[in-house]
Amino acid sequence: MFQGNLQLKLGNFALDSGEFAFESSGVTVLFGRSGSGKSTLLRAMSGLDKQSHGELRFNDEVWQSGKKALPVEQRDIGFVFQTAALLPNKNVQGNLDFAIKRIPKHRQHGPSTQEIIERVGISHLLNRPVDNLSGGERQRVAIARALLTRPRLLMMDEPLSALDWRAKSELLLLIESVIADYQIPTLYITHAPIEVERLANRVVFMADGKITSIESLGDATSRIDSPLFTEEGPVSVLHGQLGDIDPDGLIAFQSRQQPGSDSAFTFWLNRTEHSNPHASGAQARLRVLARDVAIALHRPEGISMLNQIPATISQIEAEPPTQRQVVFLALADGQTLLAELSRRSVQRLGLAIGQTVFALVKTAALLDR
Ligand SMILES: Nc1ncnc2c1ncn2[C@@H]1O[C@H](COP(=O)(O)OP(=O)(O)OP(=O)(O)O)[C@@H](O)[C@H]1O
Repeated sequence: MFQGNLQLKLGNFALDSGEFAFESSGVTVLFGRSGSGKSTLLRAMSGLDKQSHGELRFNDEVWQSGKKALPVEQRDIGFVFQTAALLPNKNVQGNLDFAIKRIPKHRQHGPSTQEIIERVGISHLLNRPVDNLSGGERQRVAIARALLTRPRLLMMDEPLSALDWRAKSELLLLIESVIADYQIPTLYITHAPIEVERLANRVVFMADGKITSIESLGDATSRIDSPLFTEEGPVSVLHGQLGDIDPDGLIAFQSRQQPGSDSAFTFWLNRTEHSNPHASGAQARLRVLARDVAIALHRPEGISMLNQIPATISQIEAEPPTQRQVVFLALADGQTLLAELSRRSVQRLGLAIGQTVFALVKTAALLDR
């Protein structure tokens, strides 16, 4: 658990977080416009900035009380920033050794150095001078260096923003799996909603140096004014698990099964060249744009669309300024799927809260694998 209330003044900018409390497990994303104070909050939480004051507790430890702060070295944090500050006159191994030498005794446990190097995919880079590494390779080294310090907590400040799309997508997969495998609580700053959808357990929204709200990812994508929505409009992120790839080349994405009961719904997805044939049983997230969801009052016949998911309307809201209607659909396992329709369609179908309908999903993309 993180709990506190932090202040930090940098030039003309004042961070004044307000009281906050959130679970530390999993990934907490700090999200807000440029200049809203995300990096400043992260610095204040890390102890990197001696000017911070206020209160901060991490689980049962006091990290900040008034001006008194636990030194950053005693907080056991692994840092990854936008660009990896590597020592230029050393090769990759030299950079890692530099970090390893500084690990305090009480942190010399957990995965071995060799395991981390392999896990992060840099075994072949160890003898390379750091100056000729690509941006993605540099970030891998930075991630390995952070993990080698056996952190209790990771702080990542826009670790992907300086990379091209291919490196971004590879690194996102790596970060996601490393955090899950090593179970390290992570504070993660990004501007990119897709990274939030993919990684976040919860989102801390910031504006003008303050925390404006702290929401689970599900809640953050279940309000039509969500700052996570871009010009694509509202998006739902559904959690589920993958089934086998069937002979027609379709992959099943199923709701999380409760012991002893059948899956509440199944989406059929097209297999792509990136689909992992061995992912059956893996947890996954599915991204569905509200504008790709249509509604039928009865299960349609003679229609090519495979994904016809029974659901109950829980809410209908007008999306300003377009007056498009966002229909909130409660799926059988309690998750929410959003559908964006014209006002005319909503009136023509006579849609109302509590009504049982079928969500027809044109396309949906797996976020995880
Ligand atoms: N050392 C500093 N001295 C003076 N002002 C600073 C300093 N560091 C940051 N600021 C200012 O504080 C404000 C908040 O910066 P911060 O980096 O925390 O925002 P951010 O939300 O992380 O933004 P971005 O997404 O662009 O990185 C900005 O206006 C910035 O110019």
